[in-house]
Amino acid sequence: MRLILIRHGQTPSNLKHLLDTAAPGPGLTPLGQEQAAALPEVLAGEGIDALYVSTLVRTQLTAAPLATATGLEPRVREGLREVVAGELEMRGDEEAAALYLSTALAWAAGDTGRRMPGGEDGVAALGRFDAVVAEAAESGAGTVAMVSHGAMIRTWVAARADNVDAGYAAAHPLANTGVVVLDGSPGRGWRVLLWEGRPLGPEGDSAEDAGPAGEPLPGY
Ligand SMILES: O=C(O)[C@H](O)COP(=O)(O)O
Repeated sequence: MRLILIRHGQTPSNLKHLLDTAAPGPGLTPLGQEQAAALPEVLAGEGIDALYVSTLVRTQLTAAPLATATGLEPRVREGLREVVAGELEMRGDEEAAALYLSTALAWAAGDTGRRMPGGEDGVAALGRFDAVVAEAAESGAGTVAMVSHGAMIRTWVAARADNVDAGYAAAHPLANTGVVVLDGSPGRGWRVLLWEGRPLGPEGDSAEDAGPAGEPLPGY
């Protein structure tokens, strides 16, 4: 199955750098609406068979133009929602953001028992996303698009894809309407083909091996 994971368009809370993960959550900014409107063209060649969104309004608004263009009815699934911030909810400081992301990425590195303060642990978070992916795979769809959230996509991909680890996900943010394309299945496992348009090549060609010109330049 080809699995296309899309982060939702920009929200007012994104602009304020808030950890806003509760339902139903905010809508989209004018830029977010433009980002959503651009998705059908960006994904025009994909031949999408099924479209899934989370229970948070921002993913549903983001998917709406794609649903119209493809004629697909978005399937709303709780399992695709953002990593629940718990006690960090609506905080906008760097300490909270670092704790939030480092906890989620620790799950990807194998520490799934770690719990977000006042929130879920990695077993629950990865498990609920796994369940939606499994449902999509069992449906027999060849190409599936899921509109989800930044931390959830980065964490699940780093946990489940053979060629992306927590370090890669930490170094590679996912912009609003950023897309990660994977190939695989729940049984065989997953490989990332594209991370925001950047190819992650065949077996052994990890992003870390792409030479200095392909690496992030901290502080630049
Ligand atoms: O951390 C954030 O930017 C948001 O509060 C939650 O992530 P999302 O914008 O991808 O849903």
